[in-house]
Amino acid sequence: MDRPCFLIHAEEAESAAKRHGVSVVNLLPLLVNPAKPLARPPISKFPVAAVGLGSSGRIFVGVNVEFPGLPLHHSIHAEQFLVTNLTLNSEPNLRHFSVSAAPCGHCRQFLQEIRDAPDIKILITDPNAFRDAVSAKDDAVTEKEEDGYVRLESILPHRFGPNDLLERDVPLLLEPHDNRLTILVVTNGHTDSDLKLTALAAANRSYAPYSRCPSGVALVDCEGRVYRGWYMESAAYNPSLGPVQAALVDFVANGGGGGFERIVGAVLVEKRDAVVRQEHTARMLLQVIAPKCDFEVFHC
Ligand SMILES: O=c1ccn([C@H]2C[C@H](O)[C@@H](CO)O2)c(=O)[nH]1
Ligand SMILES: [Zn+2]
Repeated sequence: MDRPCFLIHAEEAESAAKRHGVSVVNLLPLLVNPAKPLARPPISKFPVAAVGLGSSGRIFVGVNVEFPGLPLHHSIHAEQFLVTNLTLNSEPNLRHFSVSAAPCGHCRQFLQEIRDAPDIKILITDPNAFRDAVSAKDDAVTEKEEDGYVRLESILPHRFGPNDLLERDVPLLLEPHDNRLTILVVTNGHTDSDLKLTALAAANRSYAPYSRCPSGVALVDCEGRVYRGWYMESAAYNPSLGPVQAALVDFVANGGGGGFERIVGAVLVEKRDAVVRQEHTARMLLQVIAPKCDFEVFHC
C-alpha cells in the first residue's frame, strides 16, 4: 500500500481500510493522489488517477497514458485504463470508483458498456469538480449520496448505450466472452508461438458486439515478458479502445515501469476481411512508440 501499484488484493484492501479507520469504499479516494505518479502524461503534464473497487473486493488503479508523436485521440484515459485493468483481471463488476478530475464525456460514455452503468458511484476528489453547477437545479442533478459519491446517471443523464443497439441478453464489457476464434492458416510445420496463442486468447475475450470484429494483441518486452489486451467497443463507436492500447495497459500495469521502447515483439489476431480492422492503426502506433518492435498479424 505504501508504494502505489495497479492492483490491491481484497485482504490487503480490507486491512488498509482498517488502518485508516474507513470502509473500503471510503479508502478509494485516499488512494487517488498516491496513484497519480503512475500516470504517463508527457504531453499534458496532467496526471489523472482513477481507483475502483471490484465486486471481488480487489482495488484497481487506472492512470492516463499519452503518446508523444501520435495524435491525441490515441491517449488512454485513466477511467479507460481502470476498466481495462478490471477486464484483464476478469473482474466481474465495478460499483464504485474515485477519480482525481471530473471524468470527461468520452469516459462517461465508455463506462456505459458496464451492466447497470447508471448506478456506478463516482467520487471526484478535485474540490472544483462541481464549480460549474451554478443553479440549485444543477446541484440537485449531481446530488451527492453516501460519502460524497454521485451516481454515473447524475453526471450523464439521457444516456446512449448498449441498450440502444443490442438485445438485453448480450454479455456486456465486464461479462465473460468467448468469441470462439481459431487461427485460419497454421504455417506448415511451425508450431504456434506463445505470442500468437496469447494474442488469439486475447481476441477470444474481445468485446466487439457492435462490429463483430474482435481482435487481440500480445506484446513481448526485451526481457521476454508477455502482455496482452483486447479490443473493447463503445456503443458510441469513437470511445472504443483498440487492442494495442489495451495491451499497453497491461504493459504499464505489469511491466515494471519501463518505457515503450522496451517492447520488441507484437502479434495482432483479427478476422480476415473484417469491416473493422486494427492492422494499420496497430502497426503505426507500435512503430512510433516502439520502433524496434517486430509486428506480425494473423487472421482468424
Ligand atoms: O476523463 C478524463 C479526462 C482527461 N484525462 C486525461 C487525458 C489526457 O491524458 C489528460 C488531459 O486531457 O487527462 C483522463 O484521463 N480522464
Ligand atoms: Zn476521459
